Amino acid sequence: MTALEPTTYGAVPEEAAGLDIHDHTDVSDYKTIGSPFVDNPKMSARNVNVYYADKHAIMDVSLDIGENEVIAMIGPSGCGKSTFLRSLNRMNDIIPICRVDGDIKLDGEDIYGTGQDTVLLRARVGMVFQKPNPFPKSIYENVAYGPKIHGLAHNKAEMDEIVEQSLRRASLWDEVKDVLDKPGTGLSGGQQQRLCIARAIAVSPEVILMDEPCSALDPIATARIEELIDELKERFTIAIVTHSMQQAARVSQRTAYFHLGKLIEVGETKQIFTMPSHELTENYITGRFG
Ligand SMILES: Nc1ncnc2c1ncn2[C@@H]1O[C@H](COP(=O)(O)OP(=O)(O)OP(=O)(O)O)[C@@H](O)[C@H]1O
Repeated sequence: MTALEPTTYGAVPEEAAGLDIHDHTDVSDYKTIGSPFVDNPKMSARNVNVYYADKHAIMDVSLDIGENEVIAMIGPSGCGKSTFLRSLNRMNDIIPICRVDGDIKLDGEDIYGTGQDTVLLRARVGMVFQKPNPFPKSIYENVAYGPKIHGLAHNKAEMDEIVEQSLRRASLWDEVKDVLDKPGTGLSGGQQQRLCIARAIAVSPEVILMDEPCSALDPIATARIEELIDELKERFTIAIVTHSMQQAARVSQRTAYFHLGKLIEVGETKQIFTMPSHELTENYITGRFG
């Protein structure tokens, strides 16, 4: 996203708090504080560096994402949250100037290894974007699209079942069950985002990456998505980038604080928001900076 798009609460937190968003602190030698590693990693990143041409956007980040946890990634605009998130399902591959170094594993398997099928990878590690982006197709087709290309249904009845289950899990079924043939783009913003979540769920992902999924939504639609995230974590592993510290506190079990491309601190969400160990984390969550 661009650096200064509004958040859920209508303001960019760094700006609203009067922070210097053009911070030039040299963090290159900083070591991550806290617990980047867990006993049951679903994904594990080790010494990940990401470059856009000469720009070093992610610096030597190591972080586990635990099975069935919700991990929030927070930090000032431009600190690399989205870049790191996109490296977890190789979405950065589609940016020609982007290069990713280091190891990223899903269930112990190198996702950047030779022979990895990125289409299959992105089905296993799905993504929900900041702006709801339904296809210009019917609600049914939006959800059925992924299962169709991955051959997950053998007949119409099986596809109907996948579509219904996905829409139910995305907490949208009751609102759309009678208008499945209507365009997905005709739904409200919050409904469209739940449709995009249903679309991600339909291919039975193991991990769902969410890049500021509520920033284009009003507070009521945001609350629905947050409730949904809480339900989804029973079944899926979720990594969410958010500009809203309230949202991170509400939905996640662990929080990772990024600053200028470095993972500065990671730990239990409660600890990060009540007793951060690093000065930079404290300055960010208290609205001060540098
Ligand atoms: N496609 C790109 N080409 C060149 N540089 C990029 C690209 N995408 C991101 N960057 C740069 O990489 C750095 C990290 O950007 P990124 O979008 O990952 O940060 P972010 O923390 O997600 O920011 P925001 O909260 O504003 O979305 C920034 O300096 C940004 O300008």
